[in-house]
Amino acid sequence: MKRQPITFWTTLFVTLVCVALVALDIERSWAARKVLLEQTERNATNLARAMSGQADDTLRGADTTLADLEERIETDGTGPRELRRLNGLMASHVRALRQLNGLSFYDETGRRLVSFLPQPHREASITDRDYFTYHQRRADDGLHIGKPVASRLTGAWVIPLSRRIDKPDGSFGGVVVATIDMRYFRDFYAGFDIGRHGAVALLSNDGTLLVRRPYRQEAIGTSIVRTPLYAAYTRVARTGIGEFRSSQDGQVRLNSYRPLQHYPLFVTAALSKEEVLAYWWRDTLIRTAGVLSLAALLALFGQRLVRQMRRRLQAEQELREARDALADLNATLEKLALQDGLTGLANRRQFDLSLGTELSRAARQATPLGLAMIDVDHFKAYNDHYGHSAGDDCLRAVARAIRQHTPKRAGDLAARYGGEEMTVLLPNTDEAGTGAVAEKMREAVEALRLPHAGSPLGIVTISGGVAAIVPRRGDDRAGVLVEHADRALYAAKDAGRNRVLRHEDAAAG
Ligand SMILES: Nc1nc2c(ncn2[C@@H]2O[C@H](COP(=O)(O)OP(=O)(O)OP(=O)(O)O)[C@@H](O)[C@H]2O)c(=O)[nH]1
Repeated sequence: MKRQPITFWTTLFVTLVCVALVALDIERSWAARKVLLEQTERNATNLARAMSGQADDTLRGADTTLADLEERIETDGTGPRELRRLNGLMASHVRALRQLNGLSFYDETGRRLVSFLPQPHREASITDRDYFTYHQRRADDGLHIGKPVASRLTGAWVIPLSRRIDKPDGSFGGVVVATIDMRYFRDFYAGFDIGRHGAVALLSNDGTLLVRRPYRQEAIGTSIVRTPLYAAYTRVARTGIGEFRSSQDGQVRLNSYRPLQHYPLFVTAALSKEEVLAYWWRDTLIRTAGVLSLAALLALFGQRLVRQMRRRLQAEQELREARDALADLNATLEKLALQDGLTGLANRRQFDLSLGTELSRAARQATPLGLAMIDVDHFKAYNDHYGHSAGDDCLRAVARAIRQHTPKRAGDLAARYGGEEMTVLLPNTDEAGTGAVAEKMREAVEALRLPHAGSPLGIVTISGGVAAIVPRRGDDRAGVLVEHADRALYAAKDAGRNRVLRHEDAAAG
């Protein structure tokens, strides 16, 4: 696999961190939304449970009172004394039960025989009231819960609860009526925290709206039979929760509904999902803005970091290239400084340096240092005859032959000494050895058979003078060695050229 640069991994890392941040935020927000909706469902359910219990208790209190009154009237009769006692009983009931607006007893003609109403009131007939005709026609002795009405006695909006009174022979003997003040429910419902758009209601099983918050007078007594909520209540389950559009104000709410335990009524508690989610939205937007800013900052920072890294890497690369170029240049310069441009052999400077070093080494190790001086024969004539440029070519060819036959041990060095003169330095080699090397070079040049019109032999040849010394420490013997070799070279020239002479032989001769 291709190795990715550090900038790639840094970019990947920063991108991953940014994506992880945003993903975590989305996940967290979604989880918070779920929890909030579950909480809202729980709240609505608890509210409905509390309302149902309270309505049950409220009705049970009135119901028990009515059952008590019914029993009294049926056993004691309706004489003046009994009616007076009944009035006292009614008064104590009304004072004891806050939900009661009043208690009344009407005979079979609809005439009020006795009642207790704390507020000022007037006389009124009730023969046309639903509950009166209901009991008139039916012999059963259950509780009847009527539709909400404006009381004809007090003017207050009430829910009438009634029971039938039977005469001893079982015929219709009138009704006892307890009126429940709707304000009792309204006050209770006002204490709930249902938000600005929540709604709660108490309804009868036939779909009649009895009490509702928010309160609207004209809605009281209307029917919700045609609504999906009522359909769910009657057809799916008596207790449930769902989202329904209100028939009253068109709002969609999360609606929990349940029946009363003992009476044919039900309650609904509805909380606005939009209102609950509005808080969530605000919270989510603020946090998301924060997370996005953080991610953006991180990305910006990462981008800068990567750019810096890229610049640094580039600078390092350029530095490396410059250093390499410089090293190449140095090597070339070094070479140029120590190499002869024409022949490619070491130049005079390097020869002088090597000679000094090798003399010292030879003195330390007490080993011989050999030197051969080599000169092209009749080279002036060659130049004169073939021209200077051909002379250069000739020098190159001779140098090549010399280099080829220079041993490759450390310290062995072939150099151009000056003009057409070349020299070979051979550490740890005595005069005989140096002579043998020089002789091989001579033979090699001769074997080239380069034409030379100015030479009696007709080809290019070289002459060599060879010397060797074992230098002593502290001695400057460089001059001596060169001089000896030089002298031997002159002797070789004198002796007819194309030969190699050792200093020893030259001195002897
Ligand atoms: N073409 C060319 N000629 C050179 C170079 N260096 C020296 N020479 C010539 O080499 C010649 C050396 O001649 P001399 O020293 O008189 O001796 P020679 O003609 O070689 O005769 P012997 O050494 O006695 O055999 C001179 O003519 C120099 O000009 C060079 O680099 N190129």
